Amino acid sequence: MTVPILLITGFLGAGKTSFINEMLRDAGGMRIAAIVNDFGSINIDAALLETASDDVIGLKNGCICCSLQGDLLRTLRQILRQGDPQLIVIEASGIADPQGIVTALMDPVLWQAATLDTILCIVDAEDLSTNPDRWQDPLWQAQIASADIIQLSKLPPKSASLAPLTARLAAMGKPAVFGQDGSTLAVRDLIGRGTHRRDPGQRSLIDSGRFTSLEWSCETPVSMPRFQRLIGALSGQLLRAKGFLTFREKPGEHLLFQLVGRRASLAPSERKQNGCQLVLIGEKSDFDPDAAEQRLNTELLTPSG
Ligand SMILES: Nc1nc2c(ncn2[C@@H]2O[C@H](COP(=O)(O)OP(=O)(O)OP(=O)(O)O)[C@@H](O)[C@H]2O)c(=O)[nH]1
Repeated sequence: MTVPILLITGFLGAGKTSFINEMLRDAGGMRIAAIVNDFGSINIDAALLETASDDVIGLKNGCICCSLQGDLLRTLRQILRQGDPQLIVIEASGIADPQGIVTALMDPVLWQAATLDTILCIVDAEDLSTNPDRWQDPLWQAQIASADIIQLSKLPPKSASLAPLTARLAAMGKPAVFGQDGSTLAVRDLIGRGTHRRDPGQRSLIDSGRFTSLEWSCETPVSMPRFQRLIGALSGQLLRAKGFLTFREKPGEHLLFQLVGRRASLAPSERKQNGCQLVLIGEKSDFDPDAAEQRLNTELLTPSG
């Protein structure tokens, strides 16, 4: 019997890692292996999932829909050789066109051992309401188009206000929206929802050079007010930022930093490390990584920083 593959897609910061974490926690004894793809060279998503499962493999420094297709296949073969999973979950990076991953998974040898079963797209309801241009975003549209099912995240307090959103998704041919009350389906109910209409010949039409990123790290804690000022100044250029931070003002505290759009958060992190590791992602037209790096170095690493 082949092992089913569940592919989780969704735009930058939509909530893919949060969803998988919840799924792994509620797996009910099912043996799940997870592959997560971070666009940058710092494997933050894999670190965030490590606490939930031992079988998490991170693929970094590229996108599994294009440059890392070979790595994806190698990793899948390794998982199948070494373990006996009942389900393999793949988290695509937020900039991935799922079509590239679907094509990679059509590999005739892999197909006999592990088969793409269902594509679940996480859709950020908050992003859609604050950023209506998202509906026209070709990458976002490609992620929706590939999906078998859609899970909404970041729901407004009153679910009635979701009706226009769900109606519009239904008009795009994606009526199988669930989770409007914030609930997610049990992992077993996610399997078997694919329509098996994969077309290996289909090519991605997405501009793979649209995004750029900066990975920045330092070995000592930084000034919290300076960091907050700097991120406030950069946030208009960024689509997504995340990282592990320590601050001089909070000795002994290890923090996870998240930014999606303009919303930033800091939360205690399981990962204990000295210093900081940060990934900043934006569109090439808005975000200049070299200028941002210079600002981070000058404003956080100088003696008065
Ligand atoms: N309020 C709320 N916040 C959420 C929800 N899902 C995710 N978040 C928050 O959104 C931020 C991004 O969540 P992730 O799960 O890391 O998103 P992602 O899609 O994996 O992000 P990338 O892989 O970096 O594109 C984090 O701060 C989460 O805590 C949700 O349903 N409600």
